[in-house]
Amino acid sequence: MHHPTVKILDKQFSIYLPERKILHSVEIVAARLSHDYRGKKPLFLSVLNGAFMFASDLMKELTIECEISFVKLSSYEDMQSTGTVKEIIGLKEEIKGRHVVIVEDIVDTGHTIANLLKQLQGKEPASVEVATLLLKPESLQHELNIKYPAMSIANDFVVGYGLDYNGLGRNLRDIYKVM
Ligand SMILES: O=P(O)(O)OC[C@H]1O[C@H](OP(=O)(O)OP(=O)(O)O)[C@H](O)[C@@H]1O
Ligand SMILES: Nc1nc2[nH]cnc2c(=O)[nH]1
Repeated sequence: MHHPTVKILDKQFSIYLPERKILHSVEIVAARLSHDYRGKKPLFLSVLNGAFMFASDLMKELTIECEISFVKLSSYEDMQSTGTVKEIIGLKEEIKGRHVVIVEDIVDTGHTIANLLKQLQGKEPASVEVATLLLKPESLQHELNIKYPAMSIANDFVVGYGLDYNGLGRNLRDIYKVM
């Protein structure tokens, strides 16, 4: 079912990106990745929770030999440092010498990705790039080269297709924006 609006907790959301548009953009980014990583046996690292649905649809469209693994970032915050230090949890794979592609649902301020990139680069990968379903260019606060954004969006809070509002809405097939 595709509803024009949904209510989650106290907020009303309106349809923004319908499923067919999302899946079309996933196909396009998957084709680019398949082209660029052929023969490199990349390791896709998906960041839980939000990216699970994008990671799943993306993997189904990849035509190359590749691996996928899932990591979480700790909610531990180191108050002594300038930013938030989030530790990578669940990373068992050897990163050294591997071609790594981070799989995210959204890059908003860029804090999460900037931190993750810094930690991964310390592990000496052969290369590391970012594939994200959504990118908010106007919201970015870091100089980041996001090579594989499926879609760029305005600075609105969105839910659905893995993205949540206070834990809810991840199961929606379409993406909605707050009204
Ligand atoms: O660019 P930023 O401003 O850092 O925002 C992006 C991050 O925010 C969301 O994660 P969240 O912490 O909500 O966790 P979740 O994936 O479990 O929902 C999203 O999945 C990104 O990881
Ligand atoms: N659900 C959701 N999570 C986010 N994390 C950073 N930006 C967003 C957003 O727009 N929606």
